[in-house]
Amino acid sequence: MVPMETSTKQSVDLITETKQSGDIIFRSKLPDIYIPKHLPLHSYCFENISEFSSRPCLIDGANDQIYTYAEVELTSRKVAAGLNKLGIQQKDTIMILLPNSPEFVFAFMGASYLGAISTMANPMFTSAEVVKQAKASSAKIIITLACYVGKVKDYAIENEVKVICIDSAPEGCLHFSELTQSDEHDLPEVKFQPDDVVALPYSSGTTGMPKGVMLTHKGLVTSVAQQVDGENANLYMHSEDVLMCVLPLFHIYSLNSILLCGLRVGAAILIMQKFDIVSFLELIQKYKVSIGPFVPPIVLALAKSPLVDNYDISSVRTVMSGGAPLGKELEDAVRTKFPNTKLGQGYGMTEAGPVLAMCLAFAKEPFEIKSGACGTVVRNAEMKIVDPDTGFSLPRNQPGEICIRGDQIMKGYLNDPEATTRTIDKEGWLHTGDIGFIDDDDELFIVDRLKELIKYKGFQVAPAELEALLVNHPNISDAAVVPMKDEQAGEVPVAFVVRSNGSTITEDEVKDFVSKQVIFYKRIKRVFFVETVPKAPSGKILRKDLRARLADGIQN
Ligand SMILES: CC(C)(COP(=O)(O)OP(=O)(O)OC[C@H]1O[C@@H](n2cnc3c(N)ncnc32)[C@H](O)[C@@H]1OP(=O)(O)O)[C@@H](O)C(=O)NCCC(=O)NCCSC(=O)/C=C/c1ccc(O)cc1
Repeated sequence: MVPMETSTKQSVDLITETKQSGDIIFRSKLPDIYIPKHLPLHSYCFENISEFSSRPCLIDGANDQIYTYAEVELTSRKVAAGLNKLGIQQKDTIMILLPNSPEFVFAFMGASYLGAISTMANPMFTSAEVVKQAKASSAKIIITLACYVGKVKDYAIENEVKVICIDSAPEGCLHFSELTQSDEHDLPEVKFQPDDVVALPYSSGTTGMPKGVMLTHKGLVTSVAQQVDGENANLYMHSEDVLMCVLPLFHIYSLNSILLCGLRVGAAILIMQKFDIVSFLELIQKYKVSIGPFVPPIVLALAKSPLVDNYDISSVRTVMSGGAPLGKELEDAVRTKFPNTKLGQGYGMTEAGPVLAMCLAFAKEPFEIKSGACGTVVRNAEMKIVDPDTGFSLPRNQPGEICIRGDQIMKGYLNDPEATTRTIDKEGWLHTGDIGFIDDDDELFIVDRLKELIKYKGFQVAPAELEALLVNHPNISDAAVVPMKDEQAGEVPVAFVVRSNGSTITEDEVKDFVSKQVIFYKRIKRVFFVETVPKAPSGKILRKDLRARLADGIQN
Protein backbone atom coordinates (compact mmCIF):
# COMPACT_ATOMS: atom_id res chain seq x y z
CA MET A 1 0.00 0.00 0.00
CA VAL A 2 1.24 3.50 -0.77
CA PRO A 3 1.23 5.75 2.30
CA MET A 4 -0.91 8.85 2.32
CA GLU A 5 0.70 12.27 2.34
CA THR A 6 2.75 12.89 5.44
CA SER A 7 3.67 16.00 7.32
CA THR A 8 7.30 15.62 8.32
CA LYS A 9 9.95 16.35 5.74
CA GLN A 10 11.89 13.22 6.50
CA SER A 11 9.01 10.88 5.79
CA VAL A 12 8.03 12.85 2.66
CA ASP A 13 11.54 12.30 1.31
CA LEU A 14 11.19 8.58 1.79
CA ILE A 15 8.07 8.47 -0.33
CA THR A 16 8.81 10.95 -3.05
CA GLU A 17 12.46 10.32 -3.80
CA THR A 18 13.77 6.88 -4.65
CA LYS A 19 16.88 5.48 -6.24
CA GLN A 20 16.55 3.04 -9.10
CA SER A 21 19.61 1.69 -10.90
CA GLY A 22 21.53 4.76 -9.75
CA ASP A 23 18.83 7.23 -10.83
CA ILE A 24 17.34 9.67 -8.35
CA ILE A 25 13.62 9.65 -9.10
CA PHE A 26 11.00 12.03 -7.75
CA ARG A 27 7.31 11.23 -7.40
CA SER A 28 4.17 13.03 -6.30
CA LYS A 29 3.32 13.48 -2.66
CA LEU A 30 -0.11 12.11 -3.58
CA PRO A 31 -0.43 8.33 -3.72
CA ASP A 32 -0.79 6.57 -7.06
CA ILE A 33 -4.34 5.88 -8.15
CA TYR A 34 -6.13 3.41 -10.39
CA ILE A 35 -6.36 4.77 -13.95
CA PRO A 36 -8.72 3.07 -16.44
CA LYS A 37 -6.14 3.14 -19.24
CA HIS A 38 -8.03 0.57 -21.26
CA LEU A 39 -10.90 2.99 -21.94
CA PRO A 40 -11.07 5.06 -25.12
CA LEU A 41 -10.87 8.77 -24.36
CA HIS A 42 -14.57 9.52 -24.97
CA SER A 43 -15.74 6.60 -22.80
CA TYR A 44 -13.45 7.77 -20.02
CA CYS A 45 -14.57 11.41 -20.27
CA PHE A 46 -18.25 10.50 -20.27
CA GLU A 47 -17.89 7.58 -17.85
CA ASN A 48 -19.86 9.29 -15.07
CA ILE A 49 -22.29 11.18 -17.31
CA SER A 50 -25.39 9.61 -15.70
CA GLU A 51 -24.62 11.70 -12.60
CA PHE A 52 -24.83 14.97 -14.51
CA SER A 53 -26.47 14.36 -17.90
CA SER A 54 -28.93 17.24 -17.57
CA ARG A 55 -26.36 19.70 -16.22
CA PRO A 56 -24.70 22.32 -18.43
CA CYS A 57 -21.67 20.99 -20.24
CA LEU A 58 -20.82 23.74 -22.74
CA ILE A 59 -21.86 27.36 -22.42
CA ASP A 60 -21.23 29.41 -25.53
CA GLY A 61 -20.15 32.79 -24.17
CA ALA A 62 -20.84 34.43 -27.53
CA ASN A 63 -24.61 33.78 -27.46
CA ASP A 64 -25.39 32.24 -24.06
CA GLN A 65 -26.44 28.97 -25.64
CA ILE A 66 -26.13 26.07 -23.23
CA TYR A 67 -25.60 22.42 -24.18
CA THR A 68 -26.21 19.78 -21.52
CA TYR A 69 -23.97 16.77 -21.04
CA ALA A 70 -26.59 14.55 -22.66
CA GLU A 71 -26.68 16.85 -25.71
CA VAL A 72 -22.92 17.06 -26.06
CA GLU A 73 -22.49 13.32 -25.79
CA LEU A 74 -25.27 12.62 -28.30
CA THR A 75 -24.11 15.28 -30.77
CA SER A 76 -20.58 13.91 -30.62
CA ARG A 77 -21.84 10.46 -31.59
CA LYS A 78 -23.91 11.95 -34.41
CA VAL A 79 -20.82 13.75 -35.67
CA ALA A 80 -18.92 10.45 -35.52
CA ALA A 81 -21.61 8.85 -37.68
CA GLY A 82 -21.57 11.85 -40.02
CA LEU A 83 -17.80 11.73 -40.42
CA ASN A 84 -18.07 8.06 -41.19
CA LYS A 85 -20.70 8.75 -43.83
CA LEU A 86 -18.24 11.14 -45.46
CA GLY A 87 -15.69 8.36 -45.67
CA ILE A 88 -13.66 8.93 -42.52
CA GLN A 89 -12.54 5.68 -40.96
CA GLN A 90 -10.67 4.57 -37.91
CA LYS A 91 -7.09 6.00 -37.90
CA ASP A 92 -7.94 8.66 -40.49
CA THR A 93 -7.13 12.25 -39.57
CA ILE A 94 -9.42 15.26 -39.58
CA MET A 95 -8.22 18.83 -39.18
CA ILE A 96 -10.04 21.15 -36.79
CA LEU A 97 -9.29 24.71 -37.89
CA LEU A 98 -11.57 26.54 -35.50
CA PRO A 99 -11.60 29.09 -32.73
CA ASN A 100 -13.14 27.95 -29.46
CA SER A 101 -16.71 26.86 -30.17
CA PRO A 102 -19.11 24.05 -29.27
CA GLU A 103 -18.49 22.59 -32.74
CA PHE A 104 -14.80 22.24 -31.89
CA VAL A 105 -15.82 19.95 -29.05
CA PHE A 106 -18.34 17.98 -31.14
CA ALA A 107 -15.74 17.46 -33.87
CA PHE A 108 -12.98 16.37 -31.49
CA MET A 109 -15.15 14.01 -29.45
CA GLY A 110 -16.89 12.77 -32.63
CA ALA A 111 -13.55 11.84 -34.18
CA SER A 112 -12.63 10.03 -30.96
CA TYR A 113 -15.83 7.92 -31.09
CA LEU A 114 -14.87 6.88 -34.58
CA GLY A 115 -11.28 6.00 -33.67
CA ALA A 116 -10.15 8.86 -35.91
CA ILE A 117 -7.46 11.42 -35.11
CA SER A 118 -7.89 15.19 -34.74
CA THR A 119 -5.12 17.52 -35.73
CA MET A 120 -5.82 21.02 -34.49
CA ALA A 121 -4.49 24.21 -36.07
CA ASN A 122 -4.71 27.90 -35.29
CA PRO A 123 -7.32 29.40 -37.66
CA MET A 124 -5.22 32.58 -37.70
CA PHE A 125 -2.38 30.67 -39.39
CA THR A 126 -1.47 31.81 -42.89
CA SER A 127 -2.52 29.60 -45.75
CA ALA A 128 1.01 28.19 -46.06
CA GLU A 129 1.10 27.27 -42.37
CA VAL A 130 -2.27 25.51 -42.46
CA VAL A 131 -1.54 23.66 -45.68
CA LYS A 132 1.80 22.45 -44.34
CA GLN A 133 0.10 20.86 -41.33
CA ALA A 134 -2.82 19.49 -43.37
CA LYS A 135 -0.36 17.84 -45.73
CA ALA A 136 1.98 16.51 -43.03
CA SER A 137 -0.91 15.00 -41.09
CA SER A 138 -2.74 13.70 -44.21
CA ALA A 139 -5.97 15.31 -43.02
CA LYS A 140 -8.95 14.08 -45.04
CA ILE A 141 -11.44 16.65 -43.84
CA ILE A 142 -11.00 20.23 -42.66
CA ILE A 143 -13.60 21.71 -40.32
CA THR A 144 -13.51 25.49 -40.23
CA LEU A 145 -15.35 28.82 -40.57
CA ALA A 146 -16.36 30.27 -43.94
CA CYS A 147 -13.90 33.16 -43.52
CA TYR A 148 -10.95 30.74 -43.40
CA VAL A 149 -11.94 28.61 -46.40
CA GLY A 150 -9.75 30.71 -48.70
CA LYS A 151 -6.69 29.47 -46.81
CA VAL A 152 -7.32 25.84 -47.69
CA LYS A 153 -9.46 25.95 -50.84
CA ASP A 154 -6.80 25.23 -53.47
CA TYR A 155 -5.18 22.57 -51.34
CA ALA A 156 -8.54 20.92 -50.69
CA ILE A 157 -9.47 20.83 -54.36
CA GLU A 158 -6.10 19.45 -55.45
CA ASN A 159 -6.10 16.77 -52.76
CA GLU A 160 -9.80 15.88 -52.64
CA VAL A 161 -10.06 17.05 -49.07
CA LYS A 162 -13.57 17.92 -47.93
CA VAL A 163 -14.10 21.27 -46.25
CA ILE A 164 -16.88 21.61 -43.68
CA CYS A 165 -17.99 24.97 -42.32
CA ILE A 166 -19.71 25.49 -39.00
CA ASP A 167 -21.32 28.77 -40.12
CA SER A 168 -22.40 29.30 -43.74
CA ALA A 169 -20.87 26.95 -46.27
CA PRO A 170 -19.47 28.59 -49.42
CA GLU A 171 -19.77 26.76 -52.73
CA GLY A 172 -17.95 23.46 -52.71
CA CYS A 173 -18.05 23.16 -48.92
CA LEU A 174 -20.36 21.17 -46.68
CA HIS A 175 -22.24 22.46 -43.67
CA PHE A 176 -21.55 21.07 -40.20
CA SER A 177 -25.24 20.11 -39.91
CA GLU A 178 -24.47 17.28 -42.37
CA LEU A 179 -22.59 15.77 -39.46
CA THR A 180 -24.87 16.67 -36.57
CA GLN A 181 -27.99 15.46 -38.39
CA SER A 182 -26.61 11.99 -38.94
CA ASP A 183 -28.11 8.99 -37.20
CA GLU A 184 -25.90 8.12 -34.26
CA HIS A 185 -26.83 4.47 -34.72
CA ASP A 186 -24.97 4.43 -38.03
CA LEU A 187 -21.68 4.23 -36.21
CA PRO A 188 -19.47 1.30 -37.19
CA GLU A 189 -18.14 -0.89 -34.41
CA VAL A 190 -14.66 0.31 -33.58
CA LYS A 191 -12.07 -1.79 -31.77
CA PHE A 192 -9.86 0.54 -29.77
CA GLN A 193 -6.33 -0.13 -28.66
CA PRO A 194 -5.05 2.03 -25.79
CA ASP A 195 -2.08 3.02 -27.95
CA ASP A 196 -4.24 4.36 -30.81
CA VAL A 197 -3.65 8.03 -31.54
CA VAL A 198 -6.56 10.37 -30.85
CA ALA A 199 -4.98 13.85 -31.01
CA LEU A 200 -2.21 15.22 -33.19
CA PRO A 201 -1.20 18.71 -32.07
CA TYR A 202 1.93 20.21 -33.65
CA SER A 203 4.97 21.23 -31.64
CA SER A 204 8.63 21.80 -32.38
CA GLY A 205 9.72 20.16 -29.13
CA THR A 206 13.33 20.79 -28.18
CA THR A 207 14.62 21.51 -31.69
CA GLY A 208 13.73 21.94 -35.35
CA MET A 209 10.44 22.35 -37.18
CA PRO A 210 6.92 21.75 -35.82
CA LYS A 211 6.14 18.04 -35.75
CA GLY A 212 2.94 16.05 -35.21
CA VAL A 213 2.77 14.92 -31.58
CA MET A 214 0.97 11.58 -31.34
CA LEU A 215 -1.18 11.57 -28.21
CA THR A 216 -3.01 8.33 -27.57
CA HIS A 217 -6.25 7.40 -25.83
CA LYS A 218 -4.22 5.87 -23.00
CA GLY A 219 -1.98 8.93 -22.77
CA LEU A 220 -4.76 11.48 -22.51
CA VAL A 221 -6.84 9.31 -20.16
CA THR A 222 -3.78 9.01 -17.92
CA SER A 223 -3.04 12.72 -18.04
CA VAL A 224 -6.61 13.74 -17.18
CA ALA A 225 -6.77 11.15 -14.39
CA GLN A 226 -3.48 12.42 -12.97
CA GLN A 227 -5.10 15.82 -12.64
CA VAL A 228 -8.70 15.26 -11.59
CA ASP A 229 -9.14 11.63 -10.46
CA GLY A 230 -8.59 10.10 -7.06
CA GLU A 231 -10.01 10.82 -3.64
CA ASN A 232 -7.61 13.68 -3.21
CA ALA A 233 -7.51 14.99 -6.79
CA ASN A 234 -4.43 17.08 -7.60
CA LEU A 235 -6.52 19.62 -9.53
CA TYR A 236 -9.79 19.43 -7.67
CA MET A 237 -12.84 20.12 -9.86
CA HIS A 238 -16.43 18.98 -9.59
CA SER A 239 -19.75 19.14 -11.40
CA GLU A 240 -20.71 22.46 -9.86
CA ASP A 241 -17.62 24.19 -11.13
CA VAL A 242 -17.65 26.59 -14.06
CA LEU A 243 -14.42 26.53 -16.06
CA MET A 244 -13.36 29.52 -18.11
CA CYS A 245 -12.28 28.25 -21.52
CA VAL A 246 -10.65 31.29 -23.11
CA LEU A 247 -7.36 29.62 -23.97
CA PRO A 248 -7.49 28.16 -27.46
CA LEU A 249 -8.68 24.57 -27.68
CA PHE A 250 -6.33 24.02 -30.63
CA HIS A 251 -3.48 23.90 -28.10
CA ILE A 252 -3.14 21.01 -25.71
CA TYR A 253 -3.30 23.10 -22.52
CA SER A 254 -6.90 24.09 -23.06
CA LEU A 255 -7.89 20.84 -24.76
CA ASN A 256 -6.60 18.72 -21.90
CA SER A 257 -6.71 20.74 -18.67
CA ILE A 258 -9.96 22.55 -19.46
CA LEU A 259 -12.07 20.54 -21.88
CA LEU A 260 -11.16 16.94 -21.10
CA CYS A 261 -10.73 17.49 -17.35
CA GLY A 262 -13.98 19.47 -17.28
CA LEU A 263 -15.89 16.74 -19.12
CA ARG A 264 -14.54 14.04 -16.83
CA VAL A 265 -15.82 15.76 -13.68
CA GLY A 266 -19.07 17.10 -15.18
CA ALA A 267 -18.20 20.79 -14.87
CA ALA A 268 -19.67 23.53 -17.05
CA ILE A 269 -17.19 24.74 -19.66
CA LEU A 270 -17.66 28.38 -20.58
CA ILE A 271 -16.40 28.94 -24.11
CA MET A 272 -14.89 32.28 -25.12
CA GLN A 273 -13.63 32.74 -28.66
CA LYS A 274 -11.12 35.46 -28.07
CA PHE A 275 -9.66 37.22 -25.06
CA ASP A 276 -11.12 40.65 -24.42
CA ILE A 277 -10.84 41.91 -20.86
CA VAL A 278 -14.34 43.43 -20.68
CA SER A 279 -16.29 40.45 -22.01
CA PHE A 280 -13.98 38.19 -20.03
CA LEU A 281 -14.85 39.90 -16.72
CA GLU A 282 -18.53 40.13 -17.67
CA LEU A 283 -18.67 36.42 -18.34
CA ILE A 284 -16.88 35.55 -15.10
CA GLN A 285 -19.41 37.60 -13.17
CA LYS A 286 -22.44 36.38 -15.12
CA TYR A 287 -21.69 32.67 -14.99
CA LYS A 288 -19.89 32.69 -11.63
CA VAL A 289 -16.75 31.14 -13.07
CA SER A 290 -14.97 29.18 -10.37
CA ILE A 291 -11.82 27.92 -12.12
CA GLY A 292 -9.59 29.95 -14.41
CA PRO A 293 -6.87 28.09 -16.25
CA PHE A 294 -4.84 30.94 -17.75
CA VAL A 295 -1.46 31.95 -19.14
CA PRO A 296 0.76 34.71 -17.66
CA PRO A 297 -0.57 37.57 -19.90
CA ILE A 298 -4.10 36.96 -18.57
CA VAL A 299 -2.82 36.79 -15.00
CA LEU A 300 -1.01 40.07 -15.68
CA ALA A 301 -4.27 41.63 -16.90
CA LEU A 302 -6.04 40.45 -13.73
CA ALA A 303 -3.31 41.96 -11.59
CA LYS A 304 -3.01 45.25 -13.45
CA SER A 305 -6.30 46.18 -15.11
CA PRO A 306 -8.36 48.74 -13.15
CA LEU A 307 -11.46 47.28 -14.84
CA VAL A 308 -11.24 44.22 -12.60
CA ASP A 309 -12.52 46.30 -9.66
CA ASN A 310 -15.81 46.99 -11.50
CA TYR A 311 -16.84 43.34 -11.49
CA ASP A 312 -17.69 40.74 -8.90
CA ILE A 313 -15.28 37.95 -9.60
CA SER A 314 -15.35 36.48 -6.11
CA SER A 315 -16.68 33.19 -7.52
CA VAL A 316 -13.19 32.36 -8.82
CA ARG A 317 -11.67 29.91 -6.35
CA THR A 318 -8.76 28.68 -8.48
CA VAL A 319 -6.47 30.51 -10.88
CA MET A 320 -4.00 28.30 -12.63
CA SER A 321 -1.21 29.72 -14.75
CA GLY A 322 0.61 27.58 -17.29
CA GLY A 323 2.05 27.62 -20.78
CA ALA A 324 4.90 29.97 -19.84
CA PRO A 325 6.69 30.91 -16.64
CA LEU A 326 4.90 33.22 -14.22
CA GLY A 327 7.33 35.50 -12.40
CA LYS A 328 7.35 35.34 -8.61
CA GLU A 329 6.61 39.09 -8.31
CA LEU A 330 3.53 38.84 -10.51
CA GLU A 331 2.36 35.75 -8.67
CA ASP A 332 2.73 37.56 -5.34
CA ALA A 333 0.92 40.64 -6.68
CA VAL A 334 -2.08 38.60 -7.81
CA ARG A 335 -2.14 36.66 -4.57
CA THR A 336 -2.39 39.88 -2.57
CA LYS A 337 -5.15 41.18 -4.84
CA PHE A 338 -7.24 37.99 -4.66
CA PRO A 339 -6.62 36.62 -1.17
CA ASN A 340 -9.51 34.14 -1.35
CA THR A 341 -8.42 32.61 -4.63
CA LYS A 342 -5.96 29.74 -4.85
CA LEU A 343 -3.26 30.76 -7.29
CA GLY A 344 -0.61 28.44 -8.60
CA GLN A 345 1.07 27.05 -11.65
CA GLY A 346 0.92 23.96 -13.78
CA TYR A 347 3.78 22.87 -16.00
CA GLY A 348 3.03 21.32 -19.36
CA MET A 349 4.63 20.49 -22.67
CA THR A 350 2.66 19.12 -25.61
CA GLU A 351 4.94 16.07 -25.93
CA ALA A 352 4.56 15.24 -22.23
CA GLY A 353 0.87 14.65 -22.70
CA PRO A 354 1.02 17.57 -21.57
CA VAL A 355 1.05 17.93 -17.77
CA LEU A 356 4.28 17.17 -15.90
CA ALA A 357 3.69 19.07 -12.70
CA MET A 358 0.70 20.60 -10.98
CA CYS A 359 0.33 22.94 -8.04
CA LEU A 360 -0.63 20.96 -4.93
CA ALA A 361 -2.55 23.92 -3.50
CA PHE A 362 -5.23 22.92 -6.04
CA ALA A 363 -5.65 19.51 -4.41
CA LYS A 364 -8.90 18.66 -2.66
CA GLU A 365 -6.87 18.59 0.54
CA PRO A 366 -4.45 21.35 -0.35
CA PHE A 367 -0.77 21.62 0.48
CA GLU A 368 1.19 24.75 1.26
CA ILE A 369 3.10 25.91 -1.81
CA LYS A 370 5.67 28.54 -2.70
CA SER A 371 5.42 31.37 -5.23
CA GLY A 372 7.46 30.77 -8.35
CA ALA A 373 7.12 26.97 -8.26
CA CYS A 374 5.42 25.33 -11.22
CA GLY A 375 3.96 22.49 -9.19
CA THR A 376 4.97 19.02 -8.07
CA VAL A 377 5.29 16.07 -10.43
CA VAL A 378 1.88 14.54 -11.14
CA ARG A 379 0.94 11.22 -9.55
CA ASN A 380 1.48 7.89 -11.41
CA ALA A 381 4.59 9.38 -13.00
CA GLU A 382 8.30 9.69 -12.39
CA MET A 383 10.50 12.73 -12.75
CA LYS A 384 14.24 13.11 -12.71
CA ILE A 385 16.61 16.01 -13.10
CA VAL A 386 19.55 15.21 -15.31
CA ASP A 387 22.94 16.87 -15.68
CA PRO A 388 22.94 17.81 -19.39
CA ASP A 389 26.70 17.23 -19.66
CA THR A 390 27.07 13.89 -17.86
CA GLY A 391 23.56 12.43 -18.18
CA PHE A 392 23.58 11.57 -14.47
CA SER A 393 20.51 12.32 -12.37
CA LEU A 394 20.83 15.05 -9.78
CA PRO A 395 19.60 15.37 -6.18
CA ARG A 396 17.29 18.06 -4.81
CA ASN A 397 18.12 21.72 -5.29
CA GLN A 398 20.49 21.10 -8.20
CA PRO A 399 19.32 22.37 -11.60
CA GLY A 400 19.39 20.10 -14.62
CA GLU A 401 17.20 18.95 -17.50
CA ILE A 402 13.71 17.95 -16.41
CA CYS A 403 12.79 14.43 -17.59
CA ILE A 404 9.46 12.67 -17.15
CA ARG A 405 8.29 9.08 -17.52
CA GLY A 406 4.76 7.68 -17.44
CA ASP A 407 1.84 6.48 -19.53
CA GLN A 408 0.76 10.05 -20.26
CA ILE A 409 3.66 11.02 -22.53
CA MET A 410 3.38 11.07 -26.32
CA LYS A 411 3.72 7.93 -28.41
CA GLY A 412 6.21 9.83 -30.57
CA TYR A 413 6.40 12.31 -33.42
CA LEU A 414 4.43 11.41 -36.54
CA ASN A 415 6.70 9.97 -39.25
CA ASP A 416 9.81 11.15 -37.43
CA PRO A 417 11.45 8.30 -35.52
CA GLU A 418 14.73 10.21 -35.30
CA ALA A 419 13.21 13.18 -33.51
CA THR A 420 11.29 10.74 -31.33
CA THR A 421 14.44 8.93 -30.17
CA ARG A 422 16.15 12.25 -29.53
CA THR A 423 13.28 13.17 -27.19
CA ILE A 424 12.31 9.86 -25.52
CA ASP A 425 15.28 7.73 -24.50
CA LYS A 426 15.48 3.92 -24.41
CA GLU A 427 14.30 3.83 -20.81
CA GLY A 428 11.18 5.80 -21.66
CA TRP A 429 12.29 9.15 -20.24
CA LEU A 430 11.05 12.18 -22.13
CA HIS A 431 13.65 14.95 -22.14
CA THR A 432 11.91 18.31 -21.94
CA GLY A 433 14.74 20.71 -22.81
CA ASP A 434 13.77 22.74 -19.74
CA ILE A 435 16.20 23.29 -16.89
CA GLY A 436 14.87 23.16 -13.36
CA PHE A 437 15.33 21.83 -9.86
CA ILE A 438 13.17 20.16 -7.23
CA ASP A 439 13.38 21.68 -3.76
CA ASP A 440 13.13 20.13 -0.29
CA ASP A 441 9.33 20.27 -0.45
CA ASP A 442 9.11 18.50 -3.81
CA GLU A 443 8.26 21.68 -5.66
CA LEU A 444 9.64 22.14 -9.16
CA PHE A 445 11.23 25.42 -10.24
CA ILE A 446 12.15 26.11 -13.87
CA VAL A 447 15.22 28.27 -14.23
CA ASP A 448 16.33 28.09 -17.86
CA ARG A 449 15.78 26.43 -21.20
CA LEU A 450 18.08 24.18 -23.20
CA LYS A 451 15.66 24.01 -26.09
CA GLU A 452 15.44 26.51 -28.92
CA LEU A 453 11.79 27.32 -28.44
CA ILE A 454 10.46 30.87 -28.11
CA LYS A 455 7.21 31.46 -26.21
CA TYR A 456 5.06 34.47 -27.17
CA LYS A 457 2.18 34.68 -24.66
CA GLY A 458 2.37 30.92 -24.36
CA PHE A 459 2.32 30.38 -28.16
CA GLN A 460 5.23 28.37 -29.55
CA VAL A 461 7.58 29.93 -32.06
CA ALA A 462 10.13 27.55 -33.59
CA PRO A 463 13.34 29.42 -34.52
CA ALA A 464 14.15 26.83 -37.18
CA GLU A 465 10.92 27.67 -39.00
CA LEU A 466 11.75 31.39 -39.18
CA GLU A 467 15.40 30.73 -40.05
CA ALA A 468 14.30 28.58 -42.99
CA LEU A 469 12.14 31.46 -44.26
CA LEU A 470 14.89 34.06 -43.78
CA VAL A 471 17.61 32.19 -45.65
CA ASN A 472 15.17 31.79 -48.51
CA HIS A 473 15.49 35.53 -49.17
CA PRO A 474 17.99 36.22 -51.97
CA ASN A 475 19.61 39.05 -49.98
CA ILE A 476 20.14 37.02 -46.83
CA SER A 477 22.96 34.51 -46.64
CA ASP A 478 22.50 33.29 -43.07
CA ALA A 479 20.22 33.89 -40.09
CA ALA A 480 19.54 32.88 -36.51
CA VAL A 481 16.40 33.55 -34.49
CA VAL A 482 16.38 33.74 -30.70
CA PRO A 483 14.01 34.96 -27.97
CA MET A 484 14.19 38.47 -26.56
CA LYS A 485 12.50 39.29 -23.24
CA ASP A 486 9.30 41.32 -23.54
CA GLU A 487 7.10 42.56 -20.74
CA GLN A 488 3.77 41.90 -22.47
CA ALA A 489 4.49 38.73 -24.40
CA GLY A 490 7.18 37.16 -22.19
CA GLU A 491 9.37 36.61 -25.22
CA VAL A 492 9.40 37.79 -28.83
CA PRO A 493 11.44 36.43 -31.75
CA VAL A 494 14.36 38.54 -32.97
CA ALA A 495 16.73 37.73 -35.83
CA PHE A 496 20.49 37.97 -36.36
CA VAL A 497 20.90 38.31 -40.11
CA VAL A 498 23.92 38.08 -42.41
CA ARG A 499 23.34 40.08 -45.60
CA SER A 500 24.36 38.50 -48.92
CA ASN A 501 27.37 40.08 -50.64
CA GLY A 502 26.62 43.68 -51.57
CA SER A 503 23.06 43.60 -50.25
CA THR A 504 21.67 46.60 -48.38
CA ILE A 505 18.46 44.95 -47.20
CA THR A 506 16.95 46.88 -44.27
CA GLU A 507 15.42 45.80 -40.96
CA ASP A 508 11.91 46.70 -42.16
CA GLU A 509 12.33 44.73 -45.38
CA VAL A 510 13.39 41.66 -43.42
CA LYS A 511 10.45 42.03 -41.02
CA ASP A 512 7.93 42.50 -43.85
CA PHE A 513 9.28 39.51 -45.71
CA VAL A 514 8.61 37.27 -42.71
CA SER A 515 5.33 38.91 -41.65
CA LYS A 516 3.67 38.06 -44.95
CA GLN A 517 4.34 34.37 -44.42
CA VAL A 518 3.53 33.75 -40.76
CA ILE A 519 0.86 34.18 -38.10
CA PHE A 520 1.12 37.38 -35.98
CA TYR A 521 2.99 35.91 -33.04
CA LYS A 522 5.85 34.58 -35.18
CA ARG A 523 6.66 38.03 -36.57
CA ILE A 524 10.27 39.14 -36.08
CA LYS A 525 10.34 42.11 -33.70
CA ARG A 526 13.96 43.21 -34.19
CA VAL A 527 16.67 42.49 -36.76
CA PHE A 528 20.39 42.71 -35.95
CA PHE A 529 22.76 42.60 -38.90
CA VAL A 530 25.95 40.63 -38.23
CA GLU A 531 28.99 39.45 -40.20
CA THR A 532 28.52 35.81 -39.25
CA VAL A 533 26.19 33.66 -37.19
CA PRO A 534 28.19 31.99 -34.40
CA LYS A 535 28.17 28.22 -34.87
CA ALA A 536 29.71 25.12 -33.29
CA PRO A 537 31.95 23.00 -35.54
CA SER A 538 28.92 20.74 -36.06
CA GLY A 539 27.09 23.68 -37.69
CA LYS A 540 24.73 24.13 -34.72
CA ILE A 541 23.88 27.76 -34.05
CA LEU A 542 25.33 28.94 -30.73
CA ARG A 543 22.08 30.44 -29.53
CA LYS A 544 23.37 30.99 -26.02
CA ASP A 545 25.99 33.41 -27.40
CA LEU A 546 23.32 35.34 -29.24
CA ARG A 547 21.06 35.45 -26.19
CA ALA A 548 24.00 36.74 -24.16
CA ARG A 549 24.61 39.48 -26.75
CA LEU A 550 20.97 40.52 -26.42
CA ALA A 551 21.21 40.54 -22.64
CA ASP A 552 24.30 42.77 -22.96
CA GLY A 553 22.20 45.26 -24.95
CA ILE A 554 23.44 44.80 -28.53
CA GLN A 555 23.10 47.86 -30.80
CA ASN A 556 22.51 47.60 -34.51
C1 LIG B 1 -5.44 34.98 -24.71
C2 LIG B 1 -4.00 35.42 -24.97
C3 LIG B 1 -3.18 35.21 -23.71
C4 LIG B 1 -3.95 36.92 -25.29
O1 LIG B 1 -4.67 37.16 -26.46
P1 LIG B 1 -4.67 38.62 -27.15
O2 LIG B 1 -4.83 39.67 -26.10
O3 LIG B 1 -5.67 38.59 -28.25
O4 LIG B 1 -3.20 38.85 -27.69
P2 LIG B 1 -2.45 38.07 -28.85
O5 LIG B 1 -1.05 38.65 -28.90
O6 LIG B 1 -2.52 36.61 -28.66
O7 LIG B 1 -3.19 38.46 -30.18
C5 LIG B 1 -2.64 39.43 -31.02
C6 LIG B 1 -3.61 39.87 -32.06
O8 LIG B 1 -4.33 38.78 -32.64
C7 LIG B 1 -5.72 39.01 -32.55
N1 LIG B 1 -6.44 37.79 -32.29
C8 LIG B 1 -6.04 36.90 -31.35
N2 LIG B 1 -6.99 35.86 -31.40
C9 LIG B 1 -7.83 36.19 -32.34
C10 LIG B 1 -8.99 35.54 -32.86
N3 LIG B 1 -9.40 34.35 -32.39
N4 LIG B 1 -9.69 36.13 -33.84
C11 LIG B 1 -9.34 37.30 -34.35
N5 LIG B 1 -8.22 37.96 -33.86
C12 LIG B 1 -7.49 37.43 -32.89
C13 LIG B 1 -5.84 39.92 -31.36
O9 LIG B 1 -7.01 40.68 -31.39
C14 LIG B 1 -4.64 40.79 -31.50
O10 LIG B 1 -4.85 41.75 -32.51
P3 LIG B 1 -4.38 43.26 -32.28
O11 LIG B 1 -5.11 43.73 -31.09
O12 LIG B 1 -4.79 43.92 -33.58
O13 LIG B 1 -2.90 43.20 -32.09
C15 LIG B 1 -3.45 34.62 -26.15
O14 LIG B 1 -2.16 35.09 -26.44
C16 LIG B 1 -3.41 33.14 -25.87
O15 LIG B 1 -4.42 32.45 -25.95
N6 LIG B 1 -2.25 32.56 -25.46
C17 LIG B 1 -2.17 31.18 -24.98
C18 LIG B 1 -1.63 30.20 -25.96
C19 LIG B 1 -1.69 28.79 -25.38
O16 LIG B 1 -2.73 28.27 -25.06
N7 LIG B 1 -0.54 28.15 -25.25
C20 LIG B 1 -0.45 26.83 -24.71
C21 LIG B 1 0.52 25.96 -25.54
S1 LIG B 1 0.57 24.29 -24.96
C22 LIG B 1 1.40 24.37 -23.47
O17 LIG B 1 2.32 25.15 -23.33
C23 LIG B 1 0.88 23.54 -22.40
C24 LIG B 1 1.05 23.94 -21.11
C25 LIG B 1 0.22 23.39 -20.04
C26 LIG B 1 0.36 23.93 -18.77
C27 LIG B 1 -0.42 23.49 -17.73
C28 LIG B 1 -1.36 22.54 -17.96
O18 LIG B 1 -2.17 22.13 -16.98
C29 LIG B 1 -1.51 21.96 -19.20
C30 LIG B 1 -0.70 22.41 -20.23
